[in-house]
Amino acid sequence: MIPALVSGLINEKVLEGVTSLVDVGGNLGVAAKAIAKAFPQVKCSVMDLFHIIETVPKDSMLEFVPGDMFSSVPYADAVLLKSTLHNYEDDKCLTILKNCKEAIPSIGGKVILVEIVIDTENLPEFTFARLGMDMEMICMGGKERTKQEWEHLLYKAGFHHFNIISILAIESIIVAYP
Ligand SMILES: C[S@@+](CC[C@H](N)C(=O)[O-])C[C@H]1O[C@@H](n2cnc3c(N)ncnc32)[C@H](O)[C@@H]1O
Repeated sequence: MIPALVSGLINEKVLEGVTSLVDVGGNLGVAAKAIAKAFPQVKCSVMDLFHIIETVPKDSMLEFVPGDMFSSVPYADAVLLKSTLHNYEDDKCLTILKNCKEAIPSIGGKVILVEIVIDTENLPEFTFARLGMDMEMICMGGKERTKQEWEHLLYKAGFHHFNIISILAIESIIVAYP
């Protein structure tokens, strides 16, 4: 899905004006590296838990920062959260989203989610797979969300508007603005 994510970011000019991006919960930096290659003008970093970051080999294109997204998020023009919020119930997502909002400029900043939107009209053949993922995430203490549920969560976290970008994947890109 990473090529689909990068194509979506390019086609919809999501990173226009963005000079720095941090992938929160970015694990080994696979998505961040693909973005750094496609957008060489964007300084990309990855934040994850210390025990993950300490295992990652050094990479000249990326900075790796240990941290806890429930406490704070490093400053950047854009924060990426890919397949992370679906791990959590709303109260924990709100804490993470508020920390992400704190980390970006109030003008020009954005939070980019890559998550399933259960009721998207994009690629309807994936509807059962999306519902299957929802069942799986519920068993693990999280959930997948509908458009209305994303709207509720993002507005409650203090974002003023958002748009959903369809990509060639089970997930969508959701761009939230302060
Ligand atoms: C489901 S994985 C998603 C990884 C990656 N974004 C992707 O799409 O493949 C969630 C990631 O969040 C990280 N994580 C969990 N708790 C965290 C925390 N409190 N602060 C920062 N990262 C955390 C995990 O180590 C893991 O890399």
